[in-house]
Amino acid sequence: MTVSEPTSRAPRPRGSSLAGKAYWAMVRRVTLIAGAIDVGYIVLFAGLGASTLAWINGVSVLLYAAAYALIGRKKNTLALLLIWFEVMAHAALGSLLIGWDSGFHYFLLLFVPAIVVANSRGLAPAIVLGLLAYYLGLKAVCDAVGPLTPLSPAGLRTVFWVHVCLVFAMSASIAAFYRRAILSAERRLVEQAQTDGLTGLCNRLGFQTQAALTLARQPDAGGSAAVLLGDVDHFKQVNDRYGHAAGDQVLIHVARILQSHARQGDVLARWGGEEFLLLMPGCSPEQAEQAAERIRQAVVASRVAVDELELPLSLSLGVACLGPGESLQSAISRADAALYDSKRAGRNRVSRAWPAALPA
Ligand SMILES: Nc1nc2c(ncn2[C@@H]2O[C@H](COP(=O)(O)OP(=O)(O)OP(=O)(O)O)[C@@H](O)[C@H]2O)c(=O)[nH]1
Repeated sequence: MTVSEPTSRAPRPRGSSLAGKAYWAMVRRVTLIAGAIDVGYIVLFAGLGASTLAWINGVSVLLYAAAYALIGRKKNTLALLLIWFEVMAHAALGSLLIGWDSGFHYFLLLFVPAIVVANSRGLAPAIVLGLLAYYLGLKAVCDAVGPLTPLSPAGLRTVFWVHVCLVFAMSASIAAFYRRAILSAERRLVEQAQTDGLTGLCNRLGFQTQAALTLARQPDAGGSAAVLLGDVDHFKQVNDRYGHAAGDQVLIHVARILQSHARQGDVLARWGGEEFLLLMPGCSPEQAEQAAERIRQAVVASRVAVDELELPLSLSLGVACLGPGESLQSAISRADAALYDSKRAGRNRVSRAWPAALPA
């Protein structure tokens, strides 16, 4: 069934999750992974006889552990500063100790996409330029002073390739995270664009999308699918007498009743102000009429509590069955005409509009 739980208030518009919870969960995971990688580096540098670098990686492990704990306590900015400090200092010390060719500087490049995507205050260009200046400055210093504690050529090659592989793997993971975040934001936007904010049902666009999918799955829909259009009677009076909020409550109430009568595979929507539309695939004319009558009775039997009053309600309905080869739009127009018949005949009733090919 393509219906969702009606809500009593419109969903709050949500922005991109890139700077939200998912982002910080990702940063926290990164601190864990980076800490684990640094443990590996301790072993690597100890094995290569670069004890200073092994100690530096020990400090890095502690810094990542601190950043992990800080994010857990929602001190995100402090954690981020610590991570920045670790990466920048580590890149500088590594490059100075064993040389630019070790590839320590590649880790600085991983900041660029993070700065551009996560920075929302227009500071990204300035921060990226600052990073570039730091990068070029580090290169100039390394060229000027040379490696302070050089490794053997084989050791340097090993460190270089480890760095290259890690930077590739981390770039791919960062890109995968942003891709997931963008896709999920897009999914949320599409969902919001197709949902009625008041009742949580499909809106017109949602109905059209879902109905097209439903009917495409049922190519012989002609004659075996029905549309039911319902309109709350004298709804304007509810608004006028009890206020717009009471009117909203009535709409949510009617949406719930319709929802409870919709079957799996039906498509239910708020079609307009106080109008609801239900597409019932695989439904004979008799079944459609019976369903409409059950809904009408359920609405009449219900009461909406407004200001300590229990308001009676009624619904007028028009039902139409899709004729062979008939478009959904045409069936909806006929259901609309039938609904108009119900209104004209005194409201609180079901009228039907079958195409000529179907039994009258
Ligand atoms: N509270 C509320 N009112 C709405 C909403 N959308 C439309 N309306 C109101 O719905 C009312 C519809 O009034 P009419 O078309 O005259 O229908 P009616 O009073 O139900 O009369 P009949 O359909 O002939 O029985 C208008 O007053 C609209 O302002 C909404 O989201 N919330």
